[in-house]
Amino acid sequence: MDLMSRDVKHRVDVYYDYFPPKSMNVEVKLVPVGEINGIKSVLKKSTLVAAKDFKAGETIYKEKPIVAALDADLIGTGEYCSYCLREMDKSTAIRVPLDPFESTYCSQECQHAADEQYQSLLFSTLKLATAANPSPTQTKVQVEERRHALEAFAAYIKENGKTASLMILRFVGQLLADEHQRLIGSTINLELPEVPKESKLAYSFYDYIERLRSIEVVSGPSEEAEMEHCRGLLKLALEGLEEFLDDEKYLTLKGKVAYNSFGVYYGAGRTHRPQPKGAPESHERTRTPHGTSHQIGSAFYRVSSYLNHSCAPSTRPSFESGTSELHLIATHDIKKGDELTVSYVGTKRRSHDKNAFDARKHRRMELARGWGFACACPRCESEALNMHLHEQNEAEVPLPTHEARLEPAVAKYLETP
Ligand SMILES: C[S@@+](CC[C@H](N)C(=O)[O-])C[C@H]1O[C@@H](n2cnc3c(N)ncnc32)[C@H](O)[C@@H]1O
Repeated sequence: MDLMSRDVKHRVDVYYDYFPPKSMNVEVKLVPVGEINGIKSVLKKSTLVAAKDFKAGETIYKEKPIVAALDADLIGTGEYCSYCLREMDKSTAIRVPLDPFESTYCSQECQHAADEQYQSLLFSTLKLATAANPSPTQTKVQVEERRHALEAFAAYIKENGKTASLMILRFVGQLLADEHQRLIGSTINLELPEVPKESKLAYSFYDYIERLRSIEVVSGPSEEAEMEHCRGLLKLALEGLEEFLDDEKYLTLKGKVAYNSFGVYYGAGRTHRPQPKGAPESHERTRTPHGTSHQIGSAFYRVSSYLNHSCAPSTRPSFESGTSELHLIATHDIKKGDELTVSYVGTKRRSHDKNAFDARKHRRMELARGWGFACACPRCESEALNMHLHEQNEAEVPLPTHEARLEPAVAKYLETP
Protein backbone atom coordinates (compact mmCIF):
# COMPACT_ATOMS: atom_id res chain seq x y z
CA MET A 1 0.00 0.00 0.00
CA ASP A 2 1.49 3.39 -0.96
CA LEU A 3 1.81 6.24 1.53
CA MET A 4 -1.12 8.16 0.07
CA SER A 5 -3.61 5.29 0.32
CA ARG A 6 -2.33 4.46 3.82
CA ASP A 7 -3.13 8.04 4.84
CA VAL A 8 -6.62 7.77 3.36
CA LYS A 9 -7.22 4.44 5.12
CA HIS A 10 -6.03 5.89 8.42
CA ARG A 11 -8.35 8.88 7.99
CA VAL A 12 -11.30 6.53 7.41
CA ASP A 13 -10.34 4.13 10.22
CA VAL A 14 -10.03 6.71 12.98
CA TYR A 15 -13.11 8.80 12.14
CA TYR A 16 -15.19 7.16 14.87
CA ASP A 17 -12.43 7.84 17.42
CA TYR A 18 -13.34 11.53 17.11
CA PHE A 19 -17.03 11.22 16.31
CA PRO A 20 -19.42 11.51 18.12
CA PRO A 21 -17.88 14.05 20.52
CA LYS A 22 -17.16 12.45 23.92
CA SER A 23 -19.49 14.98 25.57
CA MET A 24 -22.45 13.18 23.97
CA ASN A 25 -21.91 10.00 26.05
CA VAL A 26 -22.38 7.61 23.10
CA GLU A 27 -20.21 5.70 20.64
CA VAL A 28 -20.79 4.27 17.17
CA LYS A 29 -20.25 0.50 16.99
CA LEU A 30 -20.67 -2.17 14.32
CA VAL A 31 -23.04 -5.00 15.33
CA PRO A 32 -24.42 -8.04 13.45
CA VAL A 33 -27.76 -7.23 11.71
CA GLY A 34 -29.51 -10.10 13.51
CA GLU A 35 -29.51 -13.77 14.40
CA ILE A 36 -30.92 -16.77 12.59
CA ASN A 37 -31.39 -19.89 14.75
CA GLY A 38 -29.07 -18.39 17.35
CA ILE A 39 -26.28 -17.76 14.81
CA LYS A 40 -25.21 -14.13 14.49
CA SER A 41 -25.37 -12.72 10.95
CA VAL A 42 -22.07 -11.83 9.28
CA LEU A 43 -23.68 -8.65 7.95
CA LYS A 44 -23.05 -5.65 10.19
CA LYS A 45 -24.90 -2.43 10.83
CA SER A 46 -23.75 0.66 12.68
CA THR A 47 -25.45 1.49 15.91
CA LEU A 48 -25.12 3.80 18.91
CA VAL A 49 -24.08 2.37 22.27
CA ALA A 50 -24.00 4.03 25.69
CA ALA A 51 -20.57 5.22 26.82
CA LYS A 52 -21.72 5.16 30.49
CA ASP A 53 -24.63 4.00 32.65
CA PHE A 54 -27.92 5.93 32.58
CA LYS A 55 -30.98 5.83 34.83
CA ALA A 56 -34.49 5.73 33.34
CA GLY A 57 -35.60 9.28 32.51
CA GLU A 58 -32.06 10.69 32.22
CA THR A 59 -31.07 12.78 29.19
CA ILE A 60 -28.30 10.97 27.32
CA TYR A 61 -27.48 13.88 25.00
CA LYS A 62 -28.95 16.93 23.28
CA GLU A 63 -28.39 17.48 19.59
CA LYS A 64 -29.25 20.27 17.15
CA PRO A 65 -30.02 19.20 13.57
CA ILE A 66 -27.84 19.68 10.51
CA VAL A 67 -30.93 20.64 8.56
CA ALA A 68 -34.60 20.93 9.40
CA ALA A 69 -37.72 21.90 7.49
CA LEU A 70 -41.24 22.73 8.53
CA ASP A 71 -43.94 20.55 7.02
CA ALA A 72 -45.01 21.98 3.67
CA ASP A 73 -48.43 23.18 4.90
CA LEU A 74 -46.81 25.21 7.71
CA ILE A 75 -44.33 27.06 5.49
CA GLY A 76 -45.22 30.73 5.30
CA THR A 77 -47.90 30.61 8.03
CA GLY A 78 -45.69 32.59 10.44
CA GLU A 79 -46.65 30.21 13.26
CA TYR A 80 -43.26 28.51 13.52
CA CYS A 81 -39.64 29.59 13.14
CA SER A 82 -38.36 28.49 9.73
CA TYR A 83 -34.95 27.66 11.24
CA CYS A 84 -35.42 26.12 14.71
CA LEU A 85 -39.13 25.21 14.25
CA ARG A 86 -40.13 26.94 17.51
CA GLU A 87 -43.79 27.90 17.82
CA MET A 88 -44.10 31.71 17.71
CA ASP A 89 -46.44 34.57 18.08
CA LYS A 90 -47.16 35.72 14.52
CA SER A 91 -47.03 39.37 15.57
CA THR A 92 -43.43 39.18 16.84
CA ALA A 93 -42.04 36.97 14.07
CA ILE A 94 -39.13 38.37 12.06
CA ARG A 95 -40.23 38.29 8.43
CA VAL A 96 -37.94 38.40 5.43
CA PRO A 97 -39.26 40.85 2.83
CA LEU A 98 -39.81 39.45 -0.66
CA ASP A 99 -38.78 35.93 0.34
CA PRO A 100 -40.70 33.49 -1.89
CA PHE A 101 -40.59 30.95 0.96
CA GLU A 102 -42.08 33.56 3.33
CA SER A 103 -39.55 32.57 5.99
CA THR A 104 -40.24 33.73 9.53
CA TYR A 105 -37.75 33.62 12.40
CA CYS A 106 -38.13 33.65 16.16
CA SER A 107 -34.84 35.50 16.69
CA GLN A 108 -32.02 37.26 14.91
CA GLU A 109 -29.75 34.32 15.77
CA CYS A 110 -31.99 31.95 13.83
CA GLN A 111 -32.19 34.34 10.90
CA HIS A 112 -28.42 34.77 10.90
CA ALA A 113 -27.79 31.01 11.07
CA ALA A 114 -30.20 30.34 8.17
CA ASP A 115 -28.56 33.11 6.14
CA GLU A 116 -25.09 31.70 6.73
CA GLN A 117 -25.99 28.10 6.03
CA TYR A 118 -28.22 28.30 2.97
CA GLN A 119 -30.56 31.28 2.70
CA SER A 120 -28.20 33.90 1.23
CA LEU A 121 -26.54 31.44 -1.08
CA LEU A 122 -29.54 29.62 -2.49
CA PHE A 123 -32.85 31.25 -1.58
CA SER A 124 -32.30 34.95 -2.12
CA THR A 125 -32.84 37.00 -5.26
CA LEU A 126 -29.65 38.93 -4.49
CA LYS A 127 -26.48 37.77 -6.16
CA LEU A 128 -23.85 36.49 -3.78
CA ALA A 129 -20.70 38.51 -3.18
CA THR A 130 -17.57 36.37 -3.50
CA ALA A 131 -13.90 37.15 -3.01
CA ALA A 132 -13.49 37.21 -6.79
CA ASN A 133 -16.55 39.43 -7.25
CA PRO A 134 -17.22 41.41 -4.06
CA SER A 135 -19.83 43.77 -5.62
CA PRO A 136 -21.82 41.70 -8.06
CA THR A 137 -24.35 43.45 -10.27
CA GLN A 138 -27.42 41.94 -11.83
CA THR A 139 -30.07 43.15 -14.19
CA LYS A 140 -33.76 43.44 -13.30
CA VAL A 141 -34.41 40.54 -15.66
CA GLN A 142 -31.96 38.34 -13.75
CA VAL A 143 -33.60 39.23 -10.42
CA GLU A 144 -37.03 38.44 -11.84
CA GLU A 145 -35.81 35.17 -13.31
CA ARG A 146 -34.52 34.09 -9.94
CA ARG A 147 -37.64 35.19 -8.11
CA HIS A 148 -39.76 33.25 -10.57
CA ALA A 149 -37.66 30.07 -10.09
CA LEU A 150 -37.85 30.37 -6.27
CA GLU A 151 -41.61 30.95 -6.34
CA ALA A 152 -42.09 27.95 -8.62
CA PHE A 153 -40.05 25.76 -6.24
CA ALA A 154 -41.97 27.00 -3.18
CA ALA A 155 -45.28 26.35 -4.97
CA TYR A 156 -44.12 22.86 -6.01
CA ILE A 157 -43.28 21.97 -2.41
CA LYS A 158 -46.58 23.25 -1.04
CA GLU A 159 -48.59 21.55 -3.76
CA ASN A 160 -46.92 18.17 -3.29
CA GLY A 161 -46.64 18.38 0.50
CA LYS A 162 -43.08 17.01 0.43
CA THR A 163 -40.00 18.72 1.81
CA ALA A 164 -37.11 16.32 1.10
CA SER A 165 -35.95 18.47 -1.85
CA LEU A 166 -35.90 21.56 0.38
CA MET A 167 -33.82 19.69 2.97
CA ILE A 168 -31.47 18.54 0.20
CA LEU A 169 -30.91 22.10 -1.02
CA ARG A 170 -30.27 23.21 2.56
CA PHE A 171 -27.72 20.42 2.83
CA VAL A 172 -26.11 21.49 -0.40
CA GLY A 173 -25.92 25.05 0.91
CA GLN A 174 -23.83 23.80 3.83
CA LEU A 175 -21.73 21.48 1.72
CA LEU A 176 -20.91 24.38 -0.55
CA ALA A 177 -20.31 26.72 2.33
CA ASP A 178 -17.91 24.20 3.81
CA GLU A 179 -16.06 23.55 0.57
CA HIS A 180 -16.10 27.16 -0.54
CA GLN A 181 -15.96 29.29 2.59
CA ARG A 182 -14.78 32.11 0.39
CA LEU A 183 -18.18 32.18 -1.36
CA ILE A 184 -19.83 33.57 1.71
CA GLY A 185 -16.74 35.21 3.13
CA SER A 186 -17.14 33.98 6.70
CA THR A 187 -16.49 30.88 8.75
CA ILE A 188 -19.57 28.85 9.53
CA ASN A 189 -19.61 26.67 12.59
CA LEU A 190 -20.43 23.25 11.13
CA GLU A 191 -19.26 21.41 14.26
CA LEU A 192 -16.86 19.17 12.37
CA PRO A 193 -15.17 16.32 14.30
CA GLU A 194 -12.52 17.77 16.58
CA VAL A 195 -9.17 16.17 15.96
CA PRO A 196 -5.89 16.86 17.77
CA LYS A 197 -3.74 19.29 15.76
CA GLU A 198 -0.76 16.91 15.67
CA SER A 199 -2.84 14.20 13.92
CA LYS A 200 -2.95 16.40 10.77
CA LEU A 201 -6.40 15.00 10.03
CA ALA A 202 -9.22 17.18 8.77
CA TYR A 203 -12.81 16.14 8.26
CA SER A 204 -15.32 17.97 6.14
CA PHE A 205 -19.08 18.35 6.33
CA TYR A 206 -19.36 15.65 3.67
CA ASP A 207 -17.68 13.16 6.03
CA TYR A 208 -20.82 13.26 8.17
CA ILE A 209 -23.06 12.64 5.22
CA GLU A 210 -21.16 10.02 3.28
CA ARG A 211 -21.01 7.60 6.22
CA LEU A 212 -24.75 7.59 6.78
CA ARG A 213 -26.84 4.83 5.26
CA SER A 214 -29.16 5.56 2.42
CA ILE A 215 -32.20 3.78 1.03
CA GLU A 216 -32.12 3.27 -2.73
CA VAL A 217 -34.23 5.92 -4.47
CA VAL A 218 -35.07 5.25 -8.10
CA SER A 219 -35.64 8.29 -10.25
CA GLY A 220 -39.32 8.79 -11.17
CA PRO A 221 -41.40 11.81 -12.27
CA SER A 222 -41.22 13.41 -8.78
CA GLU A 223 -37.44 13.08 -8.62
CA GLU A 224 -37.06 14.42 -12.18
CA ALA A 225 -39.14 17.48 -11.28
CA GLU A 226 -37.29 18.02 -7.98
CA MET A 227 -33.87 17.76 -9.66
CA GLU A 228 -34.90 20.25 -12.30
CA HIS A 229 -36.04 22.77 -9.67
CA CYS A 230 -32.94 22.28 -7.52
CA ARG A 231 -30.44 22.47 -10.37
CA GLY A 232 -32.22 25.49 -11.82
CA LEU A 233 -31.87 27.30 -8.49
CA LEU A 234 -28.22 26.34 -8.11
CA LYS A 235 -27.44 27.59 -11.61
CA LEU A 236 -29.16 30.91 -10.93
CA ALA A 237 -27.29 31.27 -7.64
CA LEU A 238 -23.94 30.83 -9.38
CA GLU A 239 -23.40 29.52 -12.90
CA GLY A 240 -21.78 26.07 -12.71
CA LEU A 241 -23.08 25.18 -9.21
CA GLU A 242 -25.73 22.93 -10.77
CA GLU A 243 -22.99 20.47 -11.74
CA PHE A 244 -22.46 19.82 -8.05
CA LEU A 245 -25.83 18.05 -7.83
CA ASP A 246 -25.82 15.37 -10.51
CA ASP A 247 -28.56 12.69 -10.57
CA GLU A 248 -26.54 10.23 -8.53
CA LYS A 249 -25.74 12.73 -5.79
CA TYR A 250 -29.34 13.98 -5.63
CA LEU A 251 -30.80 10.47 -5.35
CA THR A 252 -28.25 9.46 -2.72
CA LEU A 253 -29.00 12.55 -0.65
CA LYS A 254 -32.72 11.88 -1.00
CA GLY A 255 -32.15 8.30 0.20
CA LYS A 256 -30.22 9.60 3.21
CA VAL A 257 -32.91 12.12 4.10
CA ALA A 258 -35.56 9.39 3.75
CA TYR A 259 -33.66 6.92 5.94
CA ASN A 260 -32.45 9.19 8.70
CA SER A 261 -34.87 12.07 9.33
CA PHE A 262 -36.79 12.40 12.58
CA GLY A 263 -40.27 13.88 12.91
CA VAL A 264 -40.25 17.00 15.13
CA TYR A 265 -43.20 17.55 17.49
CA TYR A 266 -43.48 18.95 20.96
CA GLY A 267 -46.20 18.91 23.54
CA ALA A 268 -48.85 16.59 22.20
CA GLY A 269 -47.92 17.57 18.65
CA ARG A 270 -50.57 18.73 16.25
CA THR A 271 -53.82 16.99 15.47
CA HIS A 272 -54.69 18.24 11.99
CA ARG A 273 -51.70 17.33 9.84
CA PRO A 274 -52.90 16.83 6.26
CA GLN A 275 -52.88 13.24 5.04
CA PRO A 276 -49.88 12.59 2.75
CA LYS A 277 -50.77 12.41 -0.93
CA GLY A 278 -50.13 9.50 -3.30
CA ALA A 279 -49.57 5.78 -2.77
CA PRO A 280 -48.23 4.75 0.68
CA GLU A 281 -44.88 3.70 -0.75
CA SER A 282 -44.29 7.26 -2.04
CA HIS A 283 -44.99 8.98 1.31
CA GLU A 284 -42.14 10.84 3.01
CA ARG A 285 -41.41 9.09 6.29
CA THR A 286 -39.72 10.32 9.42
CA ARG A 287 -38.73 8.37 12.48
CA THR A 288 -41.09 9.20 15.28
CA PRO A 289 -42.53 6.98 18.02
CA HIS A 290 -45.75 9.02 18.00
CA GLY A 291 -46.44 8.54 14.29
CA THR A 292 -45.95 11.28 11.70
CA SER A 293 -49.51 12.59 12.08
CA HIS A 294 -48.41 14.78 15.02
CA GLN A 295 -45.23 16.28 13.60
CA ILE A 296 -44.72 19.90 12.55
CA GLY A 297 -41.55 19.28 10.58
CA SER A 298 -38.60 17.00 10.03
CA ALA A 299 -34.94 17.21 10.91
CA PHE A 300 -31.71 15.40 10.17
CA TYR A 301 -29.06 14.85 12.86
CA ARG A 302 -25.40 13.88 12.80
CA VAL A 303 -25.39 11.46 15.75
CA SER A 304 -29.04 10.44 16.13
CA SER A 305 -28.97 9.16 12.54
CA TYR A 306 -27.13 6.12 13.89
CA LEU A 307 -29.97 5.07 16.20
CA ASN A 308 -31.50 1.73 15.23
CA HIS A 309 -35.10 0.72 15.73
CA SER A 310 -36.75 -1.45 18.34
CA CYS A 311 -40.49 -1.79 19.03
CA ALA A 312 -39.51 -1.85 22.75
CA PRO A 313 -36.83 0.86 22.59
CA SER A 314 -34.31 1.82 25.27
CA THR A 315 -34.61 5.55 24.50
CA ARG A 316 -37.03 8.09 23.07
CA PRO A 317 -36.48 11.37 21.25
CA SER A 318 -37.93 14.40 23.01
CA PHE A 319 -38.23 17.98 21.79
CA GLU A 320 -38.90 19.44 25.21
CA SER A 321 -36.99 22.66 24.45
CA GLY A 322 -39.84 23.44 22.03
CA THR A 323 -37.44 23.48 19.08
CA SER A 324 -35.87 20.96 16.70
CA GLU A 325 -33.13 20.23 19.27
CA LEU A 326 -33.43 16.49 19.96
CA HIS A 327 -33.02 15.31 23.56
CA LEU A 328 -32.39 11.58 23.78
CA ILE A 329 -34.03 10.24 26.94
CA ALA A 330 -33.45 6.81 28.51
CA THR A 331 -36.76 4.91 28.81
CA HIS A 332 -35.25 2.45 31.29
CA ASP A 333 -31.95 1.91 33.06
CA ILE A 334 -29.11 1.51 30.55
CA LYS A 335 -25.66 0.02 31.14
CA LYS A 336 -22.43 1.22 29.53
CA GLY A 337 -22.04 -0.65 26.19
CA ASP A 338 -25.79 -1.31 25.73
CA GLU A 339 -27.21 -0.60 22.28
CA LEU A 340 -29.42 2.49 22.22
CA THR A 341 -32.63 2.10 20.22
CA VAL A 342 -35.62 4.29 19.40
CA SER A 343 -38.91 3.38 17.81
CA TYR A 344 -39.14 4.62 14.24
CA VAL A 345 -42.93 4.23 14.22
CA GLY A 346 -45.89 4.47 16.58
CA THR A 347 -45.90 1.36 18.75
CA LYS A 348 -49.26 1.85 20.46
CA ARG A 349 -52.47 0.32 19.14
CA ARG A 350 -54.39 2.94 17.13
CA SER A 351 -58.15 3.33 16.78
CA HIS A 352 -58.21 1.71 13.35
CA ASP A 353 -56.24 -1.36 14.44
CA LYS A 354 -58.83 -4.13 14.89
CA ASN A 355 -56.76 -6.06 17.41
CA ALA A 356 -53.20 -6.54 18.70
CA PHE A 357 -52.33 -8.66 15.69
CA ASP A 358 -53.48 -5.91 13.32
CA ALA A 359 -51.47 -3.30 15.27
CA ARG A 360 -48.36 -5.44 15.04
CA LYS A 361 -48.82 -5.99 11.33
CA HIS A 362 -49.26 -2.26 10.58
CA ARG A 363 -46.19 -1.37 12.62
CA ARG A 364 -44.06 -3.92 10.80
CA MET A 365 -45.45 -2.85 7.44
CA GLU A 366 -44.42 0.76 8.13
CA LEU A 367 -40.92 -0.40 9.06
CA ALA A 368 -40.64 -2.50 5.91
CA ARG A 369 -41.94 0.29 3.67
CA GLY A 370 -39.91 3.10 5.16
CA TRP A 371 -36.66 1.44 6.18
CA GLY A 372 -36.64 -1.89 4.38
CA PHE A 373 -36.19 -4.38 7.22
CA ALA A 374 -38.17 -7.06 8.99
CA CYS A 375 -38.05 -6.20 12.67
CA ALA A 376 -36.65 -8.99 14.83
CA CYS A 377 -36.66 -7.07 18.13
CA PRO A 378 -37.51 -8.92 21.36
CA ARG A 379 -41.06 -7.49 21.37
CA CYS A 380 -41.75 -8.69 17.80
CA GLU A 381 -40.30 -12.09 18.68
CA SER A 382 -42.31 -12.55 21.87
CA GLU A 383 -45.51 -11.34 20.21
CA ALA A 384 -44.90 -13.81 17.37
CA LEU A 385 -44.65 -16.60 19.94
CA ASN A 386 -47.77 -15.49 21.80
CA MET A 387 -49.74 -15.12 18.58
CA HIS A 388 -48.44 -18.47 17.27
CA LEU A 389 -47.14 -16.72 14.18
CA HIS A 390 -44.25 -19.14 13.79
CA GLU A 391 -46.76 -21.85 12.89
CA GLN A 392 -49.30 -19.63 11.15
CA ASN A 393 -47.71 -17.72 8.29
CA GLU A 394 -48.50 -14.01 8.71
CA ALA A 395 -48.81 -13.51 4.98
CA GLU A 396 -51.83 -15.82 4.88
CA VAL A 397 -53.86 -13.31 6.85
CA PRO A 398 -55.77 -11.17 4.32
CA LEU A 399 -54.42 -7.62 4.03
CA PRO A 400 -56.79 -4.69 4.56
CA THR A 401 -58.24 -3.46 1.25
CA HIS A 402 -56.24 -0.22 1.18
CA GLU A 403 -53.10 -2.32 1.35
CA ALA A 404 -54.19 -4.51 -1.57
CA ARG A 405 -51.63 -2.76 -3.78
CA LEU A 406 -48.82 -3.50 -1.37
CA GLU A 407 -45.50 -3.66 -3.08
CA PRO A 408 -44.12 -7.23 -3.13
CA ALA A 409 -41.07 -6.28 -1.06
CA VAL A 410 -43.27 -5.28 1.86
CA ALA A 411 -45.46 -8.36 1.59
CA LYS A 412 -42.26 -10.43 1.84
CA TYR A 413 -41.41 -8.87 5.22
CA LEU A 414 -44.81 -9.74 6.59
CA GLU A 415 -44.00 -13.39 6.08
CA THR A 416 -41.27 -13.27 8.70
CA PRO A 417 -42.08 -13.00 12.39
C1 LIG B 1 -31.19 5.41 10.18
S1 LIG B 1 -30.36 3.99 9.80
C2 LIG B 1 -29.75 3.48 11.35
C3 LIG B 1 -28.25 3.27 11.34
C4 LIG B 1 -27.83 2.10 10.50
N1 LIG B 1 -27.99 0.86 11.23
C5 LIG B 1 -26.39 2.19 9.98
O1 LIG B 1 -25.76 1.14 9.81
O2 LIG B 1 -25.94 3.29 9.71
C6 LIG B 1 -31.73 2.96 9.47
C7 LIG B 1 -31.37 1.60 8.90
O3 LIG B 1 -30.73 0.78 9.88
C8 LIG B 1 -31.18 -0.58 9.78
N2 LIG B 1 -31.93 -0.91 10.99
C9 LIG B 1 -32.35 -0.08 11.97
N3 LIG B 1 -32.97 -0.76 12.94
C10 LIG B 1 -32.96 -2.05 12.58
C11 LIG B 1 -33.45 -3.26 13.16
N4 LIG B 1 -34.10 -3.25 14.32
N5 LIG B 1 -33.26 -4.42 12.49
C12 LIG B 1 -32.61 -4.46 11.30
N6 LIG B 1 -32.12 -3.34 10.68
C13 LIG B 1 -32.28 -2.17 11.32
C14 LIG B 1 -32.10 -0.63 8.58
O4 LIG B 1 -31.36 -0.97 7.45
C15 LIG B 1 -32.60 0.79 8.50
O5 LIG B 1 -33.07 1.12 7.24
